[in-house]
Amino acid sequence: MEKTPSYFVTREAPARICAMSRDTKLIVVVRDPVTRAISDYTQTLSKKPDIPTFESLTFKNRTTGLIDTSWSAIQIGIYAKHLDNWLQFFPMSQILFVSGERLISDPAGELGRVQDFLGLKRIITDKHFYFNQTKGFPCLKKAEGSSKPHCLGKTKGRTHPNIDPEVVQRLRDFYRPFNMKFYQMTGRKFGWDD
Ligand SMILES: Nc1ncnc2c1ncn2[C@@H]1O[C@H](COP(=O)(O)OS(=O)(=O)O)[C@@H](OP(=O)(O)O)[C@H]1O
Repeated sequence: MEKTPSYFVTREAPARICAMSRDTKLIVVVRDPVTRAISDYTQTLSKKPDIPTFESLTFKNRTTGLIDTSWSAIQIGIYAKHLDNWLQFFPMSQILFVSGERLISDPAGELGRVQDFLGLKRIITDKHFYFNQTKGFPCLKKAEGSSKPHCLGKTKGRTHPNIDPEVVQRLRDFYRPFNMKFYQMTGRKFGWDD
């Protein structure tokens, strides 16, 4: 198993992975692209506190409302476009999209889908998790090889900055058609536009 989030958005990755093994099973965790962009920005901000505001990076021209699709935080969330690239090399049956939102609200359900996709017995179930209110995430009741609970690390669940609601709305409008195409391609409504 190998995991790197940037594979999904790297043009050369599908051909390279296909050349290695065309039977590879691919799993991608996706979440609402607007929240994803803000989370991405939050992570960069934690390392470089002097970067411009999210709002100013979002637009090529704020007056015309033209979005800067070359900004990686925006570009990565155009899932339908990246998926098109993968479908040139892999059938949809070899790709599983996991909902980042459901991974928090129903981790066992989402991991059930992962286990089925991998042809594994459903070993991980509800009884392995509890919801940690302080953390805002589900945690494992027992970590592997230990009897103690295990939660995600400190860098998960950072507080996101408040973003101008008009900018958020503009981004929602921008992503909607790409999200619709993505729902169609994957056969799953992720509920980002409800
Ligand atoms: N297992 C699991 N379930 C649900 N959500 C998860 C999980 N692992 C990571 N995350 C969330 O993904 C966001 C990016 O996390 P990363 O691990 O890629 O990077 S980092 O933590 O920001 O360094 C970051 O989102 P935000 O916290 O909303 O910014 C993480 O909390």
